[in-house]
Amino acid sequence: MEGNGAPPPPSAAIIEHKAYARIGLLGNPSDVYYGRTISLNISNFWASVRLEPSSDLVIVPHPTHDLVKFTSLSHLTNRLENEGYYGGVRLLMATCKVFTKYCKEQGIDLHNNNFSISYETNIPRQTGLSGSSAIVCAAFSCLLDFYNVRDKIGVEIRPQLILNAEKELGIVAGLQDRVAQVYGGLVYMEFDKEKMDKYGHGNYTALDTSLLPPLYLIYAENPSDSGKVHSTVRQRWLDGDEFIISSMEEVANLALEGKTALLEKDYSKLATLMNQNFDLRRRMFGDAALGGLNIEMVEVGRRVGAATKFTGSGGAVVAFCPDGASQVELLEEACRKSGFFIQPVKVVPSLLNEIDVRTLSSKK
Ligand SMILES: Nc1ncnc2c1ncn2[C@@H]1O[C@H](COP(=O)(O)OP(=O)(O)O)[C@@H](O)[C@H]1O
Ligand SMILES: O=C(O)[C@H]1O[C@H](OP(=O)(O)O)[C@H](O)[C@@H](O)[C@@H]1O
Ligand SMILES: [Mg+2]
Repeated sequence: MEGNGAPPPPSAAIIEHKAYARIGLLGNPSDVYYGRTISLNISNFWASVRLEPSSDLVIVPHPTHDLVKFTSLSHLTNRLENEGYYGGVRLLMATCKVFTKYCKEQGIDLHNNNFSISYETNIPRQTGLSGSSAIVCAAFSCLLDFYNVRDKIGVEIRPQLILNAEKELGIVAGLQDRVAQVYGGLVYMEFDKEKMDKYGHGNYTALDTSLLPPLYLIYAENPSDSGKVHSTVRQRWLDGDEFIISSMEEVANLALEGKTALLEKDYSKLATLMNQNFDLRRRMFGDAALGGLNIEMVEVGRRVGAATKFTGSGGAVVAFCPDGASQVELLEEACRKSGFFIQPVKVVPSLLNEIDVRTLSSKK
């Protein structure tokens, strides 16, 4: 395959792509279990990846996220205890591998030129805002353009390839992050098993972002490994645990009901569904796995009457204040007192360009 097909890009231009954080609004984490979710892509935080043609193929470690030089043993130990062993280098490597493997399987020719790839991110690390897949997604976009194959790898299949990069690393994760990051905007997703097996992707419907009421993002610097959080529940689900299976179905139904609520702008229903979503997660995962600080973020909001739930697996919370401005003020004050960051959610519009849209199966 390599070296015999597509020509190298016309100019040795630098390619740069951003991928934004996402909020799981309803239905998560049922995306990991053939369920349904509604997620939105937000411009509050993003990762960017830069690809530059070079003679060798170089994966550039990030100066702080891939730290290998420390001031002391205790610096090293603290760092590992708080943020774990890994940074983004492994994500970039896995992205390159999965991309190459897929192209080979599909008979997509890749030219032989090399590149140097580096990343930057301001997404609070491991806070359930999909910092991991943002790095993969932005890197994947750079590869699509460097090899000039955007038209050959359909939009619907890209989230699965981005997920495969993390699976490659043993990270338990689902598709909702990657779908929101590939599509942008607000997306309703169905991960029906039969269809997933048949087509290799779920059913993704873009919703008008103006259907959303004002939302708030609450987060704390409290990294937690989403793979670890998920692994016990995943195992129980695989073992056929009735409680997990039926609760996951309930969670998936919240997204279905939420779609109608959004279309009807029935925001009191939306608030109820968001709260139910977190309550179900809490029952399935248990407080120890979710973490005291994460639970407190949810409860701070609930105490002022806001609807609250995790954006992802933990570390950040999405809040909705059904009573409007005065309640938002109370929420901001409560967050400040508890030492949590809070900011209004800024929704990213659709990210698909003309070539991307042409690859959608509905457009073929
Ligand atoms: N901000 C970051 N910088 C570098 N690598 C990151 C960052 N966030 C996540 N990663 C990498 O992705 C892996 C999985 O992260 P994950 O727990 O899914 O976090 P998130 O909730 O942000 O997606 C981490 O173990 C690490 O290798
Ligand atoms: O538990 C969840 O809601 C999500 O957890 C992961 O996202 P992360 O941002 O890493 O916490 C996972 O990748 C998603 O598919 C889950 O819905
Ligand atoms: Mg992640």
